[in-house]
Amino acid sequence: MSRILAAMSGGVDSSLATALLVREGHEVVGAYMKNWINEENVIGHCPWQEDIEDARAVADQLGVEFRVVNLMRDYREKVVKYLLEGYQQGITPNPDVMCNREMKFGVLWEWAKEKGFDGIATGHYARSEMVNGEPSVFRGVDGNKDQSYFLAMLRPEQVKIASFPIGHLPKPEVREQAAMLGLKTAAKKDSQGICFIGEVRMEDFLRTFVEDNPGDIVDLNGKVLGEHRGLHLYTLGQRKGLRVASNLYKQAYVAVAKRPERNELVVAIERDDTPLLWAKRCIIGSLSNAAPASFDLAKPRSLMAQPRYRCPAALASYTPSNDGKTAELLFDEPQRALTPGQICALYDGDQLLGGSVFEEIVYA
Ligand SMILES: Nc1ncnc2c1ncn2[C@@H]1O[C@H](COP(=O)(O)OP(=O)(O)OP(=O)(O)O)[C@@H](O)[C@H]1O
Repeated sequence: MSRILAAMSGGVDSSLATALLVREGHEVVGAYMKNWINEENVIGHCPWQEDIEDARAVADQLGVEFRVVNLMRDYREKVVKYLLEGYQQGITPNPDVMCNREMKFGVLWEWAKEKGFDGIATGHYARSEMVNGEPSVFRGVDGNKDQSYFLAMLRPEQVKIASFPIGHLPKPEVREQAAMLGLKTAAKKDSQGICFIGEVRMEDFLRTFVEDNPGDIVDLNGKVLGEHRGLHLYTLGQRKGLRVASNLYKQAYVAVAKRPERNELVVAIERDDTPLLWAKRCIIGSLSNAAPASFDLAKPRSLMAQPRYRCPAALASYTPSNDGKTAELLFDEPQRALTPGQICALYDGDQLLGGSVFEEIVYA
């Protein structure tokens, strides 16, 4: 038995995760992390009060103590700053991945450690298993829900104290078991939007904090096709919402590059060989290994690399640079819209080896 802090978001996944820990006989305390945007309730519908009530109701049902932990200042410093600065630099940050490293398994874990807890559990669809004598993260068994990508930047010491009680279950079974236990959240709709911020679309969030900065939308030859509202509002690979009509039948424009120095968004007609859309080679940085006994950052190897959440992992060769700060990834097949700033998760089969950030995409 150990003393576990269950991170409870008020959703069904973390509700059942908490219930399973209790059933296993651990000493469990539930905790909801409150962030600043929830408190300020700036944009949209932020159901944080309802989430706290639901999490508390489930904790009560399970007979576990429940705490609301106020981490608003840390969230602003560690996640929102990273998010806004990234977009302002013209790259695409990933707040969900950083939330896990900096908040749930960062600040919240520090808080828990001080209070004598042995570990933190979340309702992520991922598994923790021993490999070569150390705990390692694996994909959740529900291929459609697998959330190991979001854990890619965890440090080894964070993996050691993390547990994922529902990672071996498919989502429908999570709901079924939660219903059988009569948990209040059994039928609650899944959350969407930015991690912690609630039901807020990234675009609405950014428009609240970053001023519009209109500039030209140009084609590959530099011809002006339209006006964008600010480079931060577009993602490479995006087709919808560009407001540049193609006059070619069934062929649409796609965003292929941002040129912050000229405040230009470059678009091209999407094809299998569209320049700047497809690439095999890239430089990754901020290298992080979640499983050091399985992944030596300093050694070249082949692995599976996943360039974004909803995208299959692809075979690539990993070659570290001499100073060990960056590495070259060479994919076997061209990848669509690799994006600077985005997280590239690294796997060996289902085992998460670690993570990295795309720094530079090399176009042949
Ligand atoms: N505000 C929060 N307070 C405490 N824990 C949280 C919070 N937000 C997320 N978590 C933890 O991180 C896990 C994954 O977060 P995510 O936002 O992806 O939730 P989810 O997959 O919709 O799960 P759930 O059904 O539990 O909300 C949650 O299951 C929970 O353990």
